[in-house]
Amino acid sequence: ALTRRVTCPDGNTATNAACCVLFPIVADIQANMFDGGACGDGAHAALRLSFHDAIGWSNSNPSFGNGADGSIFIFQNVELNFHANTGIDSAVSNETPFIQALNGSISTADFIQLAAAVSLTNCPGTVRPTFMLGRKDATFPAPDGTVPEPFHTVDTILARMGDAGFSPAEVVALLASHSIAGADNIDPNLVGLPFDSTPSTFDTQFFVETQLRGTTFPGTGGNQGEVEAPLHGEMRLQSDSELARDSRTACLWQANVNNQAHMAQTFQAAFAKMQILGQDPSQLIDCSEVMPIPQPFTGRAMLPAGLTHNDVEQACASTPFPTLPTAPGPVTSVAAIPQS
Ligand code: HEM
Ligand SMILES: [Ca+2]
Ligand SMILES: [Ca+2]
Repeated sequence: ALTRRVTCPDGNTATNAACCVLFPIVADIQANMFDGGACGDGAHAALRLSFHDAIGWSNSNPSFGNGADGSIFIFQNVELNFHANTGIDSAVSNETPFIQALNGSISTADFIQLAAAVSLTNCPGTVRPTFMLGRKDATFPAPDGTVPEPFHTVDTILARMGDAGFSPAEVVALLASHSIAGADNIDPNLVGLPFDSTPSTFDTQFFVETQLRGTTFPGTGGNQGEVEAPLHGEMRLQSDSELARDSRTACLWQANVNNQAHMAQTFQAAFAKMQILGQDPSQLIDCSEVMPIPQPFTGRAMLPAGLTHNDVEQACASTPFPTLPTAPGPVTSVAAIPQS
């Protein structure tokens, strides 16, 4: 059947007129927050911000925040003081002029999740994200303790994420985000330390590289939440290391290795769930049609140059680690993510 499309004031067409408001906002985000559509520092920051807002939610305790409600922006004077939100202040400042310019056209909660969804479309390897419109803004801040820390145990992380509604499989799915991510605040002397060798590509290298034996720190050792990485210049979070090796999550982790479609699809589904935590789905409008088409991707997983299968710390008991080619050439170090 043909669906009648409406023409929006800016010339875009939509099946639902309520979505028209989003086209100029998406264009503004792409041009002015993401440097014309890059999967760089700005995109990474917007993605992390969406998680730290949404995860303020508990199925067991109604005072544990209100989910994807913009509280991290609206109550930034409270939430940015929490240790787990270290570094989130820069994501909040990136978004401040955009949120101030909204003039009520969409909620702050919607903007935070919209920017994150758009960020994903700039990173080759993603499945086109969905976007639901109509979140209600926060009336109270999330308390301290909703956001997992890299020095938390797997028990603690799975319990916290489970209380927010995520299974271990969904936790692993969501952590594909760390394929397009890095740390500015773990090593006190270094910024832009990527979690995998391809921080501008949503590929499965993150799941490969976190399974390799750690041998080096990008800077000093002894930083809370950091363990040794397999490549010079790379940051490995203790939490990612332990999730890759825990019997509850190791096979889920390994299942992403060189399985781009599985990784991208499970992430897309878990991310869609995360983006509406605490909101009433019946009150939301599906505006997925405003999402840009993601950048194309045709890569495959590789062992980094100089490393072999002997460097894999096999943790999944039931299935061997996939056989991967080794990238050609000399051993290289991973470059820091340029700061915008
Ligand atoms: C479940 C446990 C998680 C833990 C313990 C964790 C921890 C961290 C830490 C410590 C950093 C580095 C922050 C810094 O030093 O600047 C980071 C970065 C990041 N995280 Fe997570 N994270 C988790 C889950 C997630 C999820 C679910 C998402 C998104 C769906 C996410 C997206 C990101 C992104 C995009 C960055 C990079 C930010 C940037 O480069 O500006 N993380 N995470
Ligand atoms: Ca929130
Ligand atoms: Ca990557």
